[in-house]
Amino acid sequence: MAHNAQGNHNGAERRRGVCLVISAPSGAGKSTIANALRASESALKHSVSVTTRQPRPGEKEGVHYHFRTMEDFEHMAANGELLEWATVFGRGYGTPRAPVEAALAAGHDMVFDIDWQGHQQIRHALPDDVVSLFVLPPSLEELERRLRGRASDHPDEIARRMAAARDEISHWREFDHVIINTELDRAITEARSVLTAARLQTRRRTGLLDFVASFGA
Ligand SMILES: Nc1ncnc2c1ncn2[C@@H]1O[C@H](COP(=O)(O)OP(=O)(O)OP(=O)(O)O)[C@@H](O)[C@H]1O
Ligand SMILES: Nc1nc2c(ncn2[C@@H]2O[C@H](COP(=O)(O)O)[C@@H](O)[C@H]2O)c(=O)[nH]1
Repeated sequence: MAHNAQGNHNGAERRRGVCLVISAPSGAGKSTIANALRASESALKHSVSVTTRQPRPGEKEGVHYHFRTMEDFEHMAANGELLEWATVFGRGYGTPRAPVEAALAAGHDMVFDIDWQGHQQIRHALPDDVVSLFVLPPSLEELERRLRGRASDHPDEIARRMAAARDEISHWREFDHVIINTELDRAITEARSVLTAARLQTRRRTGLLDFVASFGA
């Protein structure tokens, strides 16, 4: 049986993509880190979530989110169109299923910027494909400073997010990796290392072991 350098058999068996799930209390910097990873790798896909919240200034339909009514959101959830969904800060958020399945089957890696409830569900749905990363802020004071500095949410919304932060942080042990986002460049480097390690692991599982087995060794 012929193999290529990726350990694929005659090119017929594709390496499956990796799902990098990044979670954090709101404002810790997960979107900033996810965007930096994607900016340095055009092939890395972003899972564009559905949400029932209103767009922030500058947010674009289909780029940052698919903005939907609660009725549409509930319809998608009931029809099985969402791989996971949760109520976060009183709004519906969910991951469209079809783009994820297509990307993974085509061998593309994906980054998910979702909360801990979404992480639990995706891990359950795709146990062999997920590697997860929890991002901690240096302190609650700095978390609030970042939320205020982002200037994208009303003070009531910031208060709601701060009130939920401790509970969100309490889920940190459920994740494969945890980083503290104090210095942004360092956090990005650490997140990139997590993705690189996950890719090696996947390649080992789906290709290299079969390749080595072909030697009969
Ligand atoms: N290491 C850092 N030092 C200082 N500011 C940072 C750092 N990382 C991110 N920020 C800033 O903090 C703010 C919040 O970051 P970001 O929007 O990425 O958070 P998030 O975790 O994705 O929040 P949400 O869950 O609400 O989407 C942004 O203004 C971002 O530029
Ligand atoms: N379970 C899911 N959580 C999601 C999804 N998309 C985003 N989120 C989380 O919601 C909060 C708030 O996001 P914001 O854009 O309003 O600041 C944040 O923690 C996100 O990670 C999703 O598809 N599923």
